[in-house]
Amino acid sequence: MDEFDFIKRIQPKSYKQSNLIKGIGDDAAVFRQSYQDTVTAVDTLVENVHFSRKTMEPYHIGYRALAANISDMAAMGCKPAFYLISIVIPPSWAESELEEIYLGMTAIARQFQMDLIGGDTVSGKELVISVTIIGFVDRNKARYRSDAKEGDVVFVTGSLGDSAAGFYLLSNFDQRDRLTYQYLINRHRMPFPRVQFASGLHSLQRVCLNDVSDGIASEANEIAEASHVTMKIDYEQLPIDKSLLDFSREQQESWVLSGGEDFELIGTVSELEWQKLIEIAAKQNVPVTAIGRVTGHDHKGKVFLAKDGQTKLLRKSGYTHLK
Ligand SMILES: Nc1ncnc2c1ncn2[C@@H]1O[C@H](COP(=O)(O)OP(=O)(O)OP(=O)(O)O)[C@@H](O)[C@H]1O
Ligand SMILES: Cc1ncc(C[n+]2csc(CCOP(=O)(O)O)c2C)c(N)n1
Ligand SMILES: [Mg+2]
Ligand SMILES: [Mg+2]
Ligand SMILES: [Mg+2]
Repeated sequence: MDEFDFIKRIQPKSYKQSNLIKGIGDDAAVFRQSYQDTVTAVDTLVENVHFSRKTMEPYHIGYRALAANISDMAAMGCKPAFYLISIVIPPSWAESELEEIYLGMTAIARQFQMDLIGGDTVSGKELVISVTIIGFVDRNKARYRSDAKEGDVVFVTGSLGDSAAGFYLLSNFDQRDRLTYQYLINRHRMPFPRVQFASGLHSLQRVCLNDVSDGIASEANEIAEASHVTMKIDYEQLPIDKSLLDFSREQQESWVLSGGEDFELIGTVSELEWQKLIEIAAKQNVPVTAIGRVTGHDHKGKVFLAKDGQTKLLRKSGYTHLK
């Protein structure tokens, strides 16, 4: 199969988004936009950095590549619509495995009514999938990291550390022992971005949002820095799934604070609108937990963690690519 056969095989037969004018098949895609703001981002998945043949089946690689990007759309409070895939394919990958990657990607795309509208195909040494994503949001309703204000409640969706625990199990446990922890493994391989929840918050005046890709120690600091505020987080309030309790306290702490890849949302909202947020979350069956407060102003932005009776500076201890 050459590059052109490959493109023919991955080309969608029909499109879901009505504003698409030209999808795959020309030098670029075209869509028409008039009343909403357009939101776009790109994130890359690299073999042996974000996944290995041991931790992911080809289906999960495709799913996870798109999920990470959809999560950034959720973090902007917007609805994803289009994606473009740039893929580097090593010769060792079989056609059937590439097909599985696209099946995984199409499966999550379908859940969000998204269309594949372009990309690029090249050969190389390791599998790399770079996803460019495009979404839309009502004018001036995009949610920013820079919108936290003193007095706000700090919250997270879902539970933290599951993906890192799943990664640990996939790396260290054999097939049989993994069965007990299928939930954690799924959370690593097939995270579900919180798009509906974030766009359900449109009626709120102000919400500050960020998604958890590197670990909340990182993302809380990103909010504090962008908003020029100090934030205090209470370790005991952090939502932990019960299956994490089987592991040591050190493991739990490191996964919860800096494991990353949970693709949950961390955010802040005024105390006045907190109740409304809880009601919206309850209607959607999305668990939301208050984990702290925005306590004051600081140009540099700092996060403090209260734990075991002590309050200490929480540094960006999450995953970093360049050290
Ligand atoms: N190489 C780059 N060139 C230009 N802009 C970049 C580059 N890398 C990151 N950025 C920009 O920096 C900002 C933060 O990017 P970052 O990747 O940290 O966020 P994220 O995608 O939410 O996190 P993660 O990559 O951990 O999922 C974004 O505006 C992003 O577009
Ligand atoms: C094989 C393998 N090794 C390590 C990890 C852990 N890991 C990789 S990237 C990342 C943060 C998010 O990345 P980004 O900032 O690019 O979104 C984490 C926690 C993994 N998943 N698979
Ligand atoms: Mg990124
Ligand atoms: Mg990202
Ligand atoms: Mg993000």
